[in-house]
Amino acid sequence: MSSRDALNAELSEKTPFLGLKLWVLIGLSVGAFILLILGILSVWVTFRRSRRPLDKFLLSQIPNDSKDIKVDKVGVEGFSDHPENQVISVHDKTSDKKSEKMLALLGTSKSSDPDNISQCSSIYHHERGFSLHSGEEGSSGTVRDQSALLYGGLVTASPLVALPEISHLGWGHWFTLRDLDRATNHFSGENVIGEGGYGMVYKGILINGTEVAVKKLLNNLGQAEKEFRVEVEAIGHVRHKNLVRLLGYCIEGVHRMLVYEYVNNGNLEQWLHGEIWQHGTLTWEARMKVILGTAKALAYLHEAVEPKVVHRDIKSSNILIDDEFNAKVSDFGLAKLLDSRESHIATRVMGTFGYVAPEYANTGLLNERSDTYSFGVLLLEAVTGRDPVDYERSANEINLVEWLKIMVGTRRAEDVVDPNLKARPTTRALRRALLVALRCVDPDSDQRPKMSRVVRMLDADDYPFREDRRNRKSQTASMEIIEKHDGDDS
Ligand SMILES: Nc1ncnc2c1ncn2[C@@H]1O[C@H](COP(=O)(O)OP(=O)(O)OP(=O)(O)O)[C@@H](O)[C@H]1O
Repeated sequence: MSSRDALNAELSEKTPFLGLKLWVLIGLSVGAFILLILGILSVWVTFRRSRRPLDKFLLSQIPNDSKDIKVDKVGVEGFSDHPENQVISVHDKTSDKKSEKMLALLGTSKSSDPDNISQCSSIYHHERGFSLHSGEEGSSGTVRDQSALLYGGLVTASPLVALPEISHLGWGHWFTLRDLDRATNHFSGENVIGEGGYGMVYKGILINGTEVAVKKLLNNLGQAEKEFRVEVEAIGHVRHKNLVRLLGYCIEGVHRMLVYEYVNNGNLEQWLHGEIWQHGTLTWEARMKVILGTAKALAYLHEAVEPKVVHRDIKSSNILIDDEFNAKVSDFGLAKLLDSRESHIATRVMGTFGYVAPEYANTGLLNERSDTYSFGVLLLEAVTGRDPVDYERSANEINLVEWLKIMVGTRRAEDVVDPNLKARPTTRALRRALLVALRCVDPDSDQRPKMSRVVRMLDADDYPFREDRRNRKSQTASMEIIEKHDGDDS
């Protein structure tokens, strides 16, 4: 008998186990083993899925090459740390002259003579008849129960619900309507944070407990749909600590929604002019922290991302504030993406009355320097506590920028500070802020500083005094001035 026959005979022998043949028993054992392994694998996969937190998933959807890494590389975020950034130098001769004149009026230069006032008025005065029209009316955005949300905790949190379906589209998180309906307690009135030009904003709580702001477009037609796409394209891929973070969106049927990180301390407009004001005045330091953060966000959008992003609607209600008084620039609905050297001629001027740059309002010419102008107005608003346009004031005080130029031109810079501030800024800090603001609102857009330069100017303790020193003929004379101003400050 061959060995194969012997093996066959052995396998065909009946075993004591249910009288099954040996080969049947071996086959059954192998099958059971495979089934066992598959069972263990599927239990493990299910367990892993149910444990994966939502925010981890969200993060995993954000591309690894996110642009804020780029920011650090170009140093926009790290200005203050870099030794080079401690040195303020003005390369542009025209700017030198302008700065010199402004400094003289702001009282940092001893060389100022009475003529400077007339010289400067040509710098500061816009074209006559500059009309501040806007193609779109800026809606002020009524804020309901914001203070209750912030201080009283009156709005009950939506109940936590089952995990939302995880559906995504390349970038960010694609929330389903059901996710957001649940998160906002069925878009209840109690969850309304405010209302902007293109829809309601609701507070919501995601399944993992993350607080979010859900912007619900009024409809998906025309401008609203366009703004939705622009906002997703403009900030979907950018990340910066001073930009409100877009976590995802919802496109379902006619519904269009944007889901942002929730910023819990109101916006700059509310702090300066609105309800939150009653809970205390924003200190000078807090105002400058918010302003500096805003400048950093703009420097990032203009200089660190490609294509650059022109926000087009910088105003106090779009500067959200967190509980550490960090600025979070929001509302990119009007943003424009431009290639680095590109300007754009707009057929319709969009923006908000009082903040729009003159060349953009008059000719539709748009580039990042239009944002710089709006930023200058924002800075003046923070210093003075005044609205950019206030019809309740006397004729020459209606327009904030014009009034400020008159005040500085007549050496009354100290009188422009918000009277509600309990602790006034030092003379040095005030002059720095005013000088930066006036340079930003220069009617000639080419003369406005880049936002990265604005950041450096605001961040440098010795600005504008270093610049002043550069303009002194004698080092000794400048030291006298610095000592004098240091004395003023103390
Ligand atoms: N991420 C957010 N976290 C907290 N509050 C927010 C958030 N986004 C917007 N808000 C608030 O919702 C309200 C409406 O904001 P929205 O940006 O839609 O309009 P707006 O800036 O007031 O007006 P407009 O749309 O005309 O520019 C504002 O009070 C704003 O502070």
